[in-house]
Amino acid sequence: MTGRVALPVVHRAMVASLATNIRQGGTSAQCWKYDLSQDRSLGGSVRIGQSQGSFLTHRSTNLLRPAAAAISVEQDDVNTYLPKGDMWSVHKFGGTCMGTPQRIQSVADIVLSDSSERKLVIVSAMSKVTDMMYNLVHKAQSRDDSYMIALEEVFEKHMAAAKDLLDGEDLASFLSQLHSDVSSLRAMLSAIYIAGHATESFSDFVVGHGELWSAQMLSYAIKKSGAPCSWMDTREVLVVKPSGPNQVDPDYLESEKRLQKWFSRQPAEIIVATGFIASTAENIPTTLKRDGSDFSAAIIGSLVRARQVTIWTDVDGVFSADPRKVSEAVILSTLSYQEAWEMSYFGANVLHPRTIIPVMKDNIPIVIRNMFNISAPGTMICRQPANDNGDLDACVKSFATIDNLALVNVEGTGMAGVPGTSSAIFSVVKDVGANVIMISQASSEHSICFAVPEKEVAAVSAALHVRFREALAAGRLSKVEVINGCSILAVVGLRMASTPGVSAMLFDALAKANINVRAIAQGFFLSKTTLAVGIIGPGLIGGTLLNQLKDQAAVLKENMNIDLRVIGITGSSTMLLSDTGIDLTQWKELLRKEAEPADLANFVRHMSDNHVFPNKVLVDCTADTSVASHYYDWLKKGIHVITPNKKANSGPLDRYLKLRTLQRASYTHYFYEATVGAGLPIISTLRGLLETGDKILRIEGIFSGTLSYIFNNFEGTRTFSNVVAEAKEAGYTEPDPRDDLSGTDVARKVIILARESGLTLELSDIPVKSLVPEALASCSSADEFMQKLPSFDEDWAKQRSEAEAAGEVLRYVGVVDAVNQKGQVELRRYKRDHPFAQLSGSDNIIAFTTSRYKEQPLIVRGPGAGAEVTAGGVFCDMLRLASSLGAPS
Ligand SMILES: NC(=O)c1ccc[n+]([C@@H]2O[C@H](COP(=O)([O-])OP(=O)(O)OC[C@H]3O[C@@H](n4cnc5c(N)ncnc54)[C@H](O)[C@@H]3O)[C@@H](O)[C@H]2O)c1
Ligand SMILES: N[C@@H](CCO)C(=O)O
Ligand code: NA
Repeated sequence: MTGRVALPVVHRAMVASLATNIRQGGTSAQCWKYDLSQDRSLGGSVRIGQSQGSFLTHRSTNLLRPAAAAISVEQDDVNTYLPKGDMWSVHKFGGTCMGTPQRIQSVADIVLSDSSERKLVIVSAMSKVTDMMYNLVHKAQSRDDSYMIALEEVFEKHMAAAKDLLDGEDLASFLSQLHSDVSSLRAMLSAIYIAGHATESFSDFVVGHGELWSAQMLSYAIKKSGAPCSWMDTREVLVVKPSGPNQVDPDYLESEKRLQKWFSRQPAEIIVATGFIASTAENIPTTLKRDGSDFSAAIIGSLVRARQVTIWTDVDGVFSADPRKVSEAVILSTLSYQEAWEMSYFGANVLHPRTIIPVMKDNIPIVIRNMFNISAPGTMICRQPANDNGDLDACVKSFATIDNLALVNVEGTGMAGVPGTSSAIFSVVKDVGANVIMISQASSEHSICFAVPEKEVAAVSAALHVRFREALAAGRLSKVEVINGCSILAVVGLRMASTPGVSAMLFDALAKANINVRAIAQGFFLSKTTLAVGIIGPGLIGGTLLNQLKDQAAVLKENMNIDLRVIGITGSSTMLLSDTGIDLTQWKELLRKEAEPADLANFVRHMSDNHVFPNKVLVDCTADTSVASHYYDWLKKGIHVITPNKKANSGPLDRYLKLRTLQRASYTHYFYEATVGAGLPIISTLRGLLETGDKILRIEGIFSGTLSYIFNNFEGTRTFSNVVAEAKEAGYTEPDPRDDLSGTDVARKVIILARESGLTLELSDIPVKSLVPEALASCSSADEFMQKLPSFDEDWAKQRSEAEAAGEVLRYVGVVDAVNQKGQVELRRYKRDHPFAQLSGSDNIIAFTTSRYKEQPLIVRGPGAGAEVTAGGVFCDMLRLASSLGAPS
């Protein structure tokens, strides 16, 4: 009889009696020939023939329960008795999960809460135990008799854990096993001590005890709850053979046979198995070497065709990038096998690539979960993740990096079309034992480039020079070149290969981050435009800017995908550094309490050494000439510069031209809107005119907020010195108000606009009318100047009343005369109805007369000084930068 038959549903209690019937020759079961190979619920691979038909099942739970007692199992027929397929779920718990008796209990609870019909649980040794065991071997073979004390510690540790976790008979039998194991270990170690040497299998024998004990403890802990559970010494089952240094391959056929045999003897619903250990085909204990317990779980998962293998650990899953480097790294919900493979190859801490192989062939998903945060769903690694939604971002799953690499570039025309060159190169590399991480070959076949760890490159290069000495001498090879200091950035995503535009996006991001790509092999920041910010000069403007950043950061992140991270603040005496971002709600306090002595070179190094953020900007909020003299170097380092400081753009012409040339030739930006008219759009308006082909004829205006305020308010009610003090108090003046009163500040702005318009003028080309009384020009400080200023109030009162008598007002104006290629700065008198006479507060007014705006000039007017508007202008430049780096605008 063939085909699907309904097996009788029997309860556990009935199994024995039915089994007895069978043994007694009852006929009920003997005629069954049940082909389960098509039964999905049973995993599709169990075939039961008539000859071995003594077979019972607990249909309600789909348990295939071999009536072991009744059947004598033929080696070749054991196939019958191991159920396989969806009813199995495999769990693996690492050393940390098994670290304490409490944790072992939590592991037991997790296992019990899994409602799968059958569970196979792979465990590592309790944390640190494997190291303790290796140390025993090491001590014994180096004839250090403290191995005995160390062995005692191992014993104590497990005894204490067991006493915490177990009681009664379970505790007694575990302890008796522990005692007996420790005695054999003592004998083994003493043999090693005497020999002064441990063979690999001796060592593996000793080390494997950690897993034997942890598995037994867990199985007792599970049994305590009444669940049927037995423990498995995987050395009885898992057969492996060496496949390379520190690497083994499983013998699936033999392991499966042995598993079936084991299972036929102990068919429990829950099996706790030892991870890491195995045996050779000759039954000699061995281990899975570096692939460890994850590998055990994957192999056993494959042997039983498990529904799923869950690897329990202490993180929520696999991150999209190293969270220490990329703060917006997220836990990936799914990954394909290939993606996980690529990621782990490129250094991400996922799973050892080999771990994935056993489950891949049967499409068994691996789920990585956090045993300390059960509510987190974890990351599922499976064949084809379901949640791919087709957009560009989603097709890139993750980023991984390998640092400290060197590229070796072998180049020459003699390579093209010459078979065997690349195999010759790589056999040389193999001979020196170097590990090739990535290979890329020019399509012209003129060069082969590969990456090896930096510490291995000298040997590789030397060996290549020896091997190719003749080719190099004959010119068939032109060079063997080494490029140190490289990193590989791996961008991983299964659908990348089939999605147009991904590589463009990647290379664009790299270019914007000023990263030079040396080699590419098919194998950034997509989510947010992240900008690391360094603030120099947290005075009035810098401090206000920091507060504005603090208030707006969340909105920018949420609405515009821009993440501005201040990673450094330096004043003239102290500086505050952070790798990931300073808490701006308390920057002042931190700068007071946690700062270190200011050092601009170190500050800049902190910025450029930061590899967490690809885009960096230094914001110079000082009025310092020496700070401004560094912009060129910073841009050269790929650090963007933003400033309200006028010193660089109004400094020596040759330096200015060099700076602008560099800026234009690079992807590094330099913005300085707030240098003229504070937050008013002056520079951007001018650029807009020029870039669209308009021609500047004349720019004329009131460029000083301070002087505007002074003359707007010096109307006979207060003294001149009082009004100056008000302007200073209001934050309109330069740190030294003489820079304003002397006309220098206005002259600087005229120079900035003139140069922006293409004129090549020096500051000294602009004659200024200084309002600083000659006698006060030499005051040693701004304070002294302010103190002495009142003695000149009378002179000023006189000037003002003369103008008033003529129906005029005083205004300090600047002019860029593009037609005659010159600039002017003057104190002029204007009629009361002139637009320049209508201003109030710190207003600036700037009139652009151009080819297009000829009859009526384009006029920009508004407050041209003050903390909020100026910081706002600087902030605006930061967003302009973010936007040119790819942020939405
Ligand atoms: N106040 C305004 O309305 C306004 C408008 C436009 C532009 N600006 C420009 O903004 C800049 C700052 O002006 P402010 O009013 O904030 O001045 P401020 O004196 O209040 O602040 C300057 C800060 O820079 C610090 N500093 C000076 N030299 C330094 C150095 N070498 N390294 C590190 N820190 C240093 C000072 O200690 C101070 O904290 C100036 O260049 C000014 O021209 C100001
Ligand atoms: N001190 C400057 C600040 C703006 O550059 C002014 O008064 O205009
Ligand atoms: Na401006």
